[in-house]
Amino acid sequence: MSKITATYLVHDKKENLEKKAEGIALGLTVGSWTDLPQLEQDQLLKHKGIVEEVRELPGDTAADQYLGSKRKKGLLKISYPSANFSNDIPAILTTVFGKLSLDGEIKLVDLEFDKQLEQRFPGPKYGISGIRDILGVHNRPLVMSIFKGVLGKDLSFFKQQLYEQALGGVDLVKDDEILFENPLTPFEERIKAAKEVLDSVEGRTGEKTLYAVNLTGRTSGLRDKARRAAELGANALLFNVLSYGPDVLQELAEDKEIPLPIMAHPALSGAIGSSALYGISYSVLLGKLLRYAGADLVLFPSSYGSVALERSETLSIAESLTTESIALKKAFPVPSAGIHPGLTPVLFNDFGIDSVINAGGGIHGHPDGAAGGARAFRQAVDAVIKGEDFGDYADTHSELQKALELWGGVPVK
Ligand SMILES: CSCCC(=O)C(=O)COP(=O)(O)O
Ligand SMILES: [Mg+2]
Repeated sequence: MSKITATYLVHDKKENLEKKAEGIALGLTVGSWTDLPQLEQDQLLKHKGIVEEVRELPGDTAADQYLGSKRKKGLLKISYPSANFSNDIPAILTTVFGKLSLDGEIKLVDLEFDKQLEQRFPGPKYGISGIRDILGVHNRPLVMSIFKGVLGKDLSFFKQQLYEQALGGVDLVKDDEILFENPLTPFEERIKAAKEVLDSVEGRTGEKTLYAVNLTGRTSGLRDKARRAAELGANALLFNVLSYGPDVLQELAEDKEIPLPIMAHPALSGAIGSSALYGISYSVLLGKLLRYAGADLVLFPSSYGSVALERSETLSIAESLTTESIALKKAFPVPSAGIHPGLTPVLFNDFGIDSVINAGGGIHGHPDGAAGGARAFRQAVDAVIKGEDFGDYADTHSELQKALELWGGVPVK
């Protein structure tokens, strides 16, 4: 029988983790049932959660101190029959962590979809291979830049900034996630302006650049807005998925009239994923759920720049996005936030060739402007791919040299 298996990290007040696990398996499914007639018990059996594993972990004094009492720490693995839920993320999340998320120190740290269930989800429409095909770039990590300082500016500023970023050689440019519908740079006008600029840069450089326009507004209007974006020639969408919910992403990803790659932004994810005691781990939230829902690229803070995540967490997000699957394409991991060219070797070491290196300030803050910043990143990527000494490469590539002088380099340990 098809099932989904959830793993929870608990710091429990009571001493018996097996009892705790059994309480969850029953509480989230059939409830108390032992006093029911045998016939009813048999009928309910196919809906009952099953405790698959209970693993006690060493005590955590820091957590005990923080919580003000000694706790028993452990991992509880519980499976839930697919018969209990419809094949959608809202039903799955409510089943495995709905009311349980309110019940003390418990964090959902993994969610395993079995093969049958996995096939019910669209996954990325393009994924890593599809996006590489669109760009014609197959042999290196991609480079992405972010518009900065566009609030309060008009379309001419937008066009100039886009032109410089693309001319410098980035593969993708995305809106900042905080750019919403506004009279100076309206959604549709940004798409038309970007098409004009990027076509002209491609004519000049022969390189394609994708622009991810921020799809925003009320949920009820998103589908029509995204369809309109496609009609106008948009080539990617940025989406603040956690402000809306993964199912809204899935609706967009499944829509045949929205044939665009979707880039998921992690805004708001810290509220759900950052606690060691509560919430949902980043690898589930930004990794599995967003890949299942259809994100082609997923941004997350790297462990090196600003708003840094733990390195292990960033690696597990990337693994969830790229692990082999028969049913789902792989999504691009996009380590972000405070990224500059000197971080390229460590990012490559962590995320490999199938990743996107993404920067805002690290592009626009370059002494030679955004075009110089973009060139510095492309040079940094080339140096790493060729296996050349980073410092030596900078000696003969002035934009990289200037970036390293300004922000420094971070060697792989
Ligand atoms: C928090 S990860 C998303 C990265 C992002 O949207 C951003 O604006 C990063 O800008 P930066 O100047 O730090 O590269
Ligand atoms: Mg941003």
